Amino acid sequence: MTRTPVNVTVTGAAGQIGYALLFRIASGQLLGKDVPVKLRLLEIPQAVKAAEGTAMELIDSAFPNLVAVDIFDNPADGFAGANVALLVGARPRTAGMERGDLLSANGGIFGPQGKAINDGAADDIRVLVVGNPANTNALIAASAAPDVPAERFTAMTRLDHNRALGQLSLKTGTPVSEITKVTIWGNHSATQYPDIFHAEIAGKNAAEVINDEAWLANDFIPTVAKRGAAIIEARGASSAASAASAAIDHVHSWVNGTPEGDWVSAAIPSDGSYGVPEGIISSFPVTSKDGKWEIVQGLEINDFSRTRIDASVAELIEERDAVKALGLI
Ligand SMILES: NC(=O)C1=CN([C@@H]2O[C@H](COP(=O)(O)OP(=O)(O)OC[C@H]3O[C@@H](n4cnc5c(N)ncnc54)[C@H](O)[C@@H]3O)[C@@H](O)[C@H]2O)C=CC1
Ligand SMILES: O=C([O-])CC(=O)C(=O)O
Repeated sequence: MTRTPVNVTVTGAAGQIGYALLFRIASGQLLGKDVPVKLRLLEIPQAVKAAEGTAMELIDSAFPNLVAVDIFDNPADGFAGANVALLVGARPRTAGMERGDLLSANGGIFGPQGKAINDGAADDIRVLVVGNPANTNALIAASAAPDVPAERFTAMTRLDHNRALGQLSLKTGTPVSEITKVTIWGNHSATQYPDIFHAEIAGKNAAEVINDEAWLANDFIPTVAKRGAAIIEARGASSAASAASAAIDHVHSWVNGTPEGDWVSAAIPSDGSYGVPEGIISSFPVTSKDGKWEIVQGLEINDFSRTRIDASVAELIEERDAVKALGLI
């Protein structure tokens, strides 16, 4: 392994997603088996001790790819020289918290982190925001980083994408590997729209194979959109391993490209495609080539889809306007 190691910063490293994510990064699944990695764990001071425990276990795993593990309690050091940043740590909503309070609390995290990325990350920095509300947190971080191209800030809807694949597989008895071109549009929230009108199941149009609009509207869409809440209800804790797996998939696709004839979903800054206002970080069907996301163009959007895309985008516009009013962007 003669390549220069890639610096990967993970925030919220001592949390439950962090625990599922770090070992997969260190084993080479994020970037490739031949890519050496230096892990930079960023935590709040109270959680540094727990992060130290995770770092001990990473060392004990003797991963051939893992060159170093360092722990930081401040963004400036945590993001210094970062090539990839996974922003997982966030302020969760607690009982009685107003939406404005949640957005402010997260502004206090993602603003300074965006600034630290702006000031100290490597020129090729790529950022994935996982911490909720992920799309708007990514917008806050991006706007605090005026020297970094906006397209380097993305938010995770790959878990929603994978959940949609899982549900289609269960419904049709088709392996996930034979299901392509599923799309998540909009926000990583209950308003998201999982779209199967362009998807293919074993090479045939998914909507035609399923041929059941009632199932689509009343079963599939709410199951995918509310899956996070269902996991919390069942497990007593939010999705962790599947969220970590989706973060691995997102960065792997971004860096190493997407296969011919398929696409994935990622929340990226809109260029105005499909009527989504420019600049908001919304989920689209995307391909990646040479380390750059591109929105899949030219898809016909029927009325069923249009209404649902517009509703989720309206929520993103509301969130953007709220953080603007709070002076966070
Ligand atoms: N986009 C998506 O699809 C998904 C997003 N999520 C979100 O991911 C986030 C993390 O989830 P979990 O790991 O389960 O939470 P967790 O509560 O287990 O861990 C969060 C960690 O972040 C740390 N943290 C908080 N503020 C920080 C800061 N300013 N800098 C660095 N670290 C900080 C905490 O100390 C804690 O260790 C949550 O916001 C959750 O809602 C979860 C699942 C899916
Ligand atoms: O609500 C949460 O914290 C978990 C979440 O985003 C999901 O599972 O999609």
